[in-house]
Amino acid sequence: MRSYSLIAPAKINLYLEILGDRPDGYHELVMILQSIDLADKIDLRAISTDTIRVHCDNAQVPADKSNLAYRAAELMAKQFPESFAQYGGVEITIHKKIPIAAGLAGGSSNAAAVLVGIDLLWKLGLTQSELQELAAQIGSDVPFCIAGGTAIATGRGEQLSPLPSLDNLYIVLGKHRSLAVSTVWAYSTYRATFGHTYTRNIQNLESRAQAVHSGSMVKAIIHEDGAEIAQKLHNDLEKVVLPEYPKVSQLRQAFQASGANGAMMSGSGPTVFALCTSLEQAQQVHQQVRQIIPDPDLDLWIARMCSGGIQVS
Ligand SMILES: C[C@@](CO)(OP(=O)(O)O)[C@H](O)COP(=O)(O)OP(=O)(O)OC[C@H]1O[C@@H](n2ccc(N)nc2=O)[C@H](O)[C@@H]1O
Ligand SMILES: Nc1ncnc2c1ncn2[C@@H]1O[C@H](COP(=O)(O)OP(=O)(O)O)[C@@H](O)[C@H]1O
Repeated sequence: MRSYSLIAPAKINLYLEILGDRPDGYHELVMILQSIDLADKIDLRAISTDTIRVHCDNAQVPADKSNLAYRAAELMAKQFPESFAQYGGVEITIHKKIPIAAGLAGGSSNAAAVLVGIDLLWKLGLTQSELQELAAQIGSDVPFCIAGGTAIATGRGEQLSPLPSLDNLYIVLGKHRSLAVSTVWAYSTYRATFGHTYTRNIQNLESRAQAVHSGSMVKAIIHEDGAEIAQKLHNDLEKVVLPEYPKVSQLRQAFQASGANGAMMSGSGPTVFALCTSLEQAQQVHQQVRQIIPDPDLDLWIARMCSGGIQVS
């Protein structure tokens, strides 16, 4: 085959706890990540020149070397120079559905799709863990995007253990089109403001242990108890993003007032999601939030949790 189309799903964070600083400058995390069926489509085509080309139907997405999809192709070319020479270059076309800089790992998922797609194009036969090792060189969330589903992530987010899948739950996502939050800003502001409370700071170990609950979230997931999962949603980055972005805070309140089981910001934001145990409930929440915030700048989507990562379409 000279071309492949891949589905690259977004993720939400059901749980994000910042434990401390790492020697590499990143933060040590405990996260629970969940794929959702809001997805980009990535077309990959082998081309005869030894170049990497990126196109995207959204002009806000960079089409140069800073695109994470480009970086994924470049990494594969560097890692497998003989295959690059044999099969030639690659043209990547991104059909964007996932909002950008939204805390939904759109760029990471695109990069994961390119790794999976080039593995197929060049007939490399890499295992999932080999693909995930390459993925970790591109970004902390990229290894998760390869496998998808429901997983607990530790380290800087790249150490993964799968959890039972949660494909019967619905979410309503909301994002103001004019807002974007930089992940670098969110983590550095968190460090500057809350660095003294890190678990690794022994003084606060006891109070912190009482406050966090990743174990009870895992239990709720194992029981597939949507109402319980909603109670255990947690994201430390809310502490810096919500005060800085009042619209995100208002949206979170609107979701909570609309009959959802729970609401939380995803990743570094500004997307907020509401957890619902049925499609009907999600439709009601969608309608009510639209009434509470009639702002045309606010985009709302209904999505379903899904059990897989990158799929060949
Ligand atoms: C916050 C989260 C939650 O899932 O996702 P997004 O909101 O970006 O989707 C992730 O931790 C983001 O993952 P990802 O976007 O892949 O991060 P990377 O490219 O590896 O890192 C971007 C920047 O975030 C900070 N960073 C990231 C991960 C981590 N464990 N500690 C950090 O301090 C660093 O400043 C780093 O330079
Ligand atoms: N393929 C891509 N899709 C979206 N954004 C990308 C991509 N490649 C690089 N970027 C850049 O990465 C930044 C973060 O985008 P994204 O991955 O959508 O958000 P987040 O890290 O919040 O999940 C954007 O500001 C954008 O400039």
